[in-house]
Amino acid sequence: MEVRLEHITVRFGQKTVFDDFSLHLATHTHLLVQGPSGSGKSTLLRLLLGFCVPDEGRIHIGGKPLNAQTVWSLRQSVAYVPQQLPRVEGTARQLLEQVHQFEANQRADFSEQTILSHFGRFGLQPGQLEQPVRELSGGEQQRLALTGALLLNRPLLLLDEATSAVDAERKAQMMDYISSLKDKTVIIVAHDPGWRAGQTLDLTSTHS
Ligand SMILES: Nc1ncnc2c1ncn2[C@@H]1O[C@H](COP(=O)(O)OP(=O)(O)OP(=O)(O)O)[C@@H](O)[C@H]1O
Repeated sequence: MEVRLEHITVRFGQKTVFDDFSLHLATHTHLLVQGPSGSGKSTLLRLLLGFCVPDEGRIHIGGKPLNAQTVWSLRQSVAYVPQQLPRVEGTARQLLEQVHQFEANQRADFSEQTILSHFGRFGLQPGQLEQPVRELSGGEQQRLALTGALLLNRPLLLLDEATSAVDAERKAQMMDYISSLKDKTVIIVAHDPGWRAGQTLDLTSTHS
């Protein structure tokens, strides 16, 4: 899925996070976004989700303009893993079931077999499906969030520090798997040096 940002300006009060910023990602590109804290990495993902509306400029996703009329339908092309899972009640299974129940997600494959294949891949135990989410470690919660996002099987995958709390061995497995997803456009916000991506965006320069 092609992503295009043209002449984007984003201001929060006195702070300008993006100033006439443009970016073009061809379909199936994997982009690694780096930059210091506060440089706008999460804001970039939030722009693509329509959670943040630019003060100036245009965004196109899959060739369609992102605006108030299109945001709901375009969001159905996007799977997003936030930096931190919101505080949720219930078990991992219940969380995945809630995600699946949204009308837009009902056709996605949330079968036990598919869930457990992601769990196995990311080193989660089948029994952890029945564990309350808040009892999972930060790294386990990240692997659960990534599982949920992958089950949605959307063409655009946005990862915001999705492996930051995971140990090195698991992290490498997750990175390998993500980089094998050649049929998806992936934007990876990460401090980790281990990610392989076809394209890198360093936001340091936009703030120097
Ligand atoms: N809704 C908001 N209201 C006010 N300021 C905001 C808002 N969202 C982001 N900012 C500010 O915009 C700047 C960029 O934030 P952003 O979260 O995109 O940075 P980041 O590069 O992801 O940082 P980190 O690496 O610490 O997660 C920060 O100075 C932040 O305080």
